[in-house]
Amino acid sequence: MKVLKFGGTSVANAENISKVVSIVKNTIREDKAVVVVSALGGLTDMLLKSAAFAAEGNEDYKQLIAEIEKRHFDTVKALIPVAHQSHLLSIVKTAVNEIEDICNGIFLLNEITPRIKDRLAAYGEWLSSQIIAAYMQFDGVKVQWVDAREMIKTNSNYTQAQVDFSLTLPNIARTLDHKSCDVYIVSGFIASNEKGITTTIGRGGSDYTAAIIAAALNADTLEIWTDVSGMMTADPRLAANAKVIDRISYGEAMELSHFGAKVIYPPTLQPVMNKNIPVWIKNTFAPEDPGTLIVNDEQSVVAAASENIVRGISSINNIALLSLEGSGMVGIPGFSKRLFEALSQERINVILITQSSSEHSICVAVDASKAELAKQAVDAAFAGEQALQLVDPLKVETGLSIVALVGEQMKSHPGVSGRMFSALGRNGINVRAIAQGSSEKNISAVVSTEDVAKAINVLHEDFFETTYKQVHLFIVGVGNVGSKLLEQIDQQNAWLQERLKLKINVVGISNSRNMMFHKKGIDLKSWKEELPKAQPASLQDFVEIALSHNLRNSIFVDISANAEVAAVYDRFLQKSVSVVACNKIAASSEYKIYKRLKELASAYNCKFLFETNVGAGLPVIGTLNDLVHSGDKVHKIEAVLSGTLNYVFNHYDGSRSFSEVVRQAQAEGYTEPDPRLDLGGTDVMRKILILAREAGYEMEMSDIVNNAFLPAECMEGSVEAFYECMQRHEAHFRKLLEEAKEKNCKLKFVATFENGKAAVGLQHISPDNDLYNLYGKDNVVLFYTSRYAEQPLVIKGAGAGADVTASGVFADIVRAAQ
Ligand SMILES: NC(=O)C1=CN([C@@H]2O[C@H](COP(=O)(O)OP(=O)(O)OC[C@H]3O[C@@H](n4cnc5c(N)ncnc54)[C@H](O)[C@@H]3O)[C@@H](O)[C@H]2O)C=CC1
Ligand SMILES: N[C@@H](CC=O)C(=O)O
Repeated sequence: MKVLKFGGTSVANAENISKVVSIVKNTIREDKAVVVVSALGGLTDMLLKSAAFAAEGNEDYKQLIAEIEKRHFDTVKALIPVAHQSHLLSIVKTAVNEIEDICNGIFLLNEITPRIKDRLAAYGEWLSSQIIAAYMQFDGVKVQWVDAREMIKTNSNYTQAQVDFSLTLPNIARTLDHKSCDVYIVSGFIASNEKGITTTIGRGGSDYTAAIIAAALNADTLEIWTDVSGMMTADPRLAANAKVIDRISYGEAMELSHFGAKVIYPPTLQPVMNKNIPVWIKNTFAPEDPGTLIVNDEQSVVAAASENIVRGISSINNIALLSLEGSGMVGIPGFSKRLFEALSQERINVILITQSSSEHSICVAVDASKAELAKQAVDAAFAGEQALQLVDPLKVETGLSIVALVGEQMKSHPGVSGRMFSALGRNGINVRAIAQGSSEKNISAVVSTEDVAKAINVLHEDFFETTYKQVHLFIVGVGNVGSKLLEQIDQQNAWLQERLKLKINVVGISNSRNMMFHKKGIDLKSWKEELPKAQPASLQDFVEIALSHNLRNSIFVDISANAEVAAVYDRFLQKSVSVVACNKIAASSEYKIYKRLKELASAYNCKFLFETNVGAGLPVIGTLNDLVHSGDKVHKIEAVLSGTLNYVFNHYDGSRSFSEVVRQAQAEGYTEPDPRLDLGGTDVMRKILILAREAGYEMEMSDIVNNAFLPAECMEGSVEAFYECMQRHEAHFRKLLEEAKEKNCKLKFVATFENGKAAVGLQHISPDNDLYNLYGKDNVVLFYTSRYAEQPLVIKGAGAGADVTASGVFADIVRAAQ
């Protein structure tokens, strides 16, 4: 024998009721059944609202009652042919008249009591169950309708009545003997006291009615039919990748339900749990879906052995944290007792408790709506101690939520809470309080409500998602290098997803003119057409919007050459958003800024990466870091670090003017957006400074000697004036070339660092020099270290160009994401 319960959405209208009936008919082909139904979806609220309006003297209750009547009439008329409707319509009409009479009374008295509330609320289930029973009977099913009030007996605690099992269980067994029918239709939620007066057993009580009946009849299973396909690993409205849990223990299901998984009403499970009756959660609208099976611990453990140790993630919003603190609390028994007594006298439910081992503070979480009442009660209870300054006034913090991991198996697996808190920490989610019951079935963290969705996604990704980790990018500077980067991401995303389990989502992009955002990911094929139509660029707005998205695994990528952009990195790092910079300004700015950014990254568990600042896509900074981290000491660096200058001196042979060759380098995408930075030596100064700093030396730009070769006047004025100036000074460049040729040398712009001193400048390089054979836009870096003392460690290759630079930025993004 099976007990099936259908909730409000399952019986909301005639169409849904037809689905219910077809499920019931399928069931009774093999087995007898008892079907417990809720009121038509939303009806209980409408009934109680009518009463509330009437009590307020608001005549809108009449309109609501008319809607209640219409809902039922419509349902009857849609289900049952006209010729057979009259009996049922008159039942509905009589009930609606009674509802109206009661509400008129409430309106006159301006008062509503819990007893009258129960009487009114009961009409919902009473009517729905009769309509469904009549429809089934008409459909040829051997059905019998039962008013639950005849069987389920409670005390007189109206609206939350407690069931008297000693009377109820035998009543049920006696009434539902299936002697004359295949299926009983029973009204959920409602009961009666010893005088036969209507009571209700709490919201969600239809589940409870079904569970009590299942226990009384020793049913084979209890099926809870609802509008989702089972209990899910997280709220699917918050975690898009949430999935149905196929099997779960009673204890886990109760924990998840308590923490917001509204699929089942927690007390429901107690009667069936005591009898070890399996519970199925099934979807009325997708009956073929397997659903979730709730069983006892051992059965669930066997199934879970190879599955996740965390069964689900849940949350409760509208939480207030109350902290009672004071030096007078230490070592004195009775403080917690008095705190809880004060709360309990006001009927304030405590959701979570933590106490510091120093006994200096006790912290409890309650529903935020009770926070003010709690403060008054607790401050009054401790007024004496507060006057003596032994206890501080109760501290109340609101805007909080609880996020909880649930799973029986967590207790036998070390490291679950470590993993939970490190995942939250990596994403900048501040945990305000923690609680873990000794059963270790639940680990709860209190976080800001703003962080709930992010926290649930972070935890879901960490504990459940084996497919991929989603990374969110906010990119400023989609020019030459930035465009290539977007192209590479588009091309490589599928590979990354398959091989590295990373999915890159570009959420925000900006150039100096426009910016756009798309939470689900900007289309990387059409962004060039879309960006000019998007909102005007504003760096401050970009930062605010990016941070307000509050997405997990976020990375800010700077591919501009702009100082203002470099100045916002700290905003991101302080929110645990990693920063990948192609822009060299931050790492070569004042030492204290460079150091602070590194410290912020470490303090906020994120990354500050700038590999492309030196040698574009070449692994220069990574290699240097490896040397230093493994204890090597860098004594000297010798390098050609400008792709532009190497290209220019490799191509300048007198056949074209120097100015024309520089223009060519800019057109190829090797120069800085402002090419004077390359030609004047600033770009190379920045690079050698960054290398010296990464090697462990504290240096400033002003410590670097720049032996510039460009006539000083060319650095003044606009970029166009700069090209014209170089044209006028062609003889100067020709002379530099001829002098080098005479000595059988090449011109190279070399950076050196030795004994804590650095310099950059043009040098004559002879064929026996390591720097001589360097072609095109190549860079070369020679590290002389304690371990590479005789022969330097050499890194050589293309040191400029959009493609290679974009791939270096891409590699930093992947490093930051992993
Ligand atoms: N081109 C190369 O070979 C290499 C370049 N880099 C660095 O890459 C960066 C970018 O270089 P390119 O792509 O060649 O320059 P680009 O001039 O083509 O692109 C820069 C982009 O930044 C945008 N931008 C500037 N200020 C902005 C602001 N305040 N807000 C939003 N967007 C802004 C511009 O509109 C442009 O889209 C530079 O910092 C450069 O030093 C680093 C290594 C090699
Ligand atoms: N403008 C730079 C590009 C890389 O940093 C160069 O020419 O090297």
